[in-house]
Amino acid sequence: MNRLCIDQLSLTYRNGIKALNNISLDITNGMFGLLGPNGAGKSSLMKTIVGLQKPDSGTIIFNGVDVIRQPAFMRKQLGFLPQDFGVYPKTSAYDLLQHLAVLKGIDSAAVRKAQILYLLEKVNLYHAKDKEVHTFSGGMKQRFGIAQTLLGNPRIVIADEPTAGLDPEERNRFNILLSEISEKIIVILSTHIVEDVRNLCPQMAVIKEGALQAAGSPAQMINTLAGKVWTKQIHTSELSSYESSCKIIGRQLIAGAMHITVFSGKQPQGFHPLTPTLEHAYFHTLYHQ
Ligand SMILES: Nc1ncnc2c1ncn2[C@@H]1O[C@H](COP(=O)(O)OP(=O)(O)OP(=O)(O)O)[C@@H](O)[C@H]1O
Repeated sequence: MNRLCIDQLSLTYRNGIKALNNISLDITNGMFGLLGPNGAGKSSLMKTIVGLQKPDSGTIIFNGVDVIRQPAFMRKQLGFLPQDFGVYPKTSAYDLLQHLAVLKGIDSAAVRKAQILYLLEKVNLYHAKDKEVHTFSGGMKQRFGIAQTLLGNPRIVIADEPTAGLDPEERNRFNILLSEISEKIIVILSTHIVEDVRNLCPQMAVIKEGALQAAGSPAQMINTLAGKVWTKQIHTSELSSYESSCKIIGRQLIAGAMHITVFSGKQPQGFHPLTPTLEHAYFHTLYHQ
């Protein structure tokens, strides 16, 4: 079992922005979802975990080793999956993986070849191994990203909004793959997509303005709202009045009609009960706690 213990981590940028404020998390094998709005500090947390920047204070212990003091230990065990790899060289998928495997320190040519072919098969790109990566579709590029991330058998994979821009089918295929690899390693998924966290992550955290707002399983987060979520169809002109009098945790247009969802200990006049979702719990955590 791999274990990442983050304790009281704080990070302030030179411009004075406190991007991380006393974050503590304990993460083991499986998918861990990190949810937060733009600017919450998700990328700052990831970059600090992977050793790209040093925190002001706090510790990050991975499998018993202080990785702030020994960043090389983390780098050897890490696979990083960014949102977008940018521009690809005009190289075939196989040759690019070959090059990246050398950079990752896989010295034996036989081991490299076996691993690359295995990974291409796993991400369903074996048929396209001789094609240049820049000609791939968005989904193929992301699956290629997973293959490169898994070179060298990492024990922790950090994925930063990996499904941005994928169509639902590719997103689903990609998520299944991520979920599969998380059986034996830690996969931290940073995302805005609440549904992906609900479907994929046994454990999750919500951060806002650099601080931890909530952590636990999606089911635990949803349970805190049981019996306290209500909905009503309103006229859009009434929205601002409800905004000032209620804790709104959802708004949705259904066939052109506005429906609001609110958090309340008691049933408000004219509202119907609604089964809470993770999205409700997320918005409640962000705006009403
Ligand atoms: N290099 C930097 N120098 C100064 N401030 C920064 C730097 N990087 C990020 N910030 C600020 O730190 C805060 C957290 O940013 P961060 O990129 O970690 O958030 P995020 O949750 O990843 O956002 P997004 O979802 O938009 O990527 C923001 O206020 C941001 O403007």
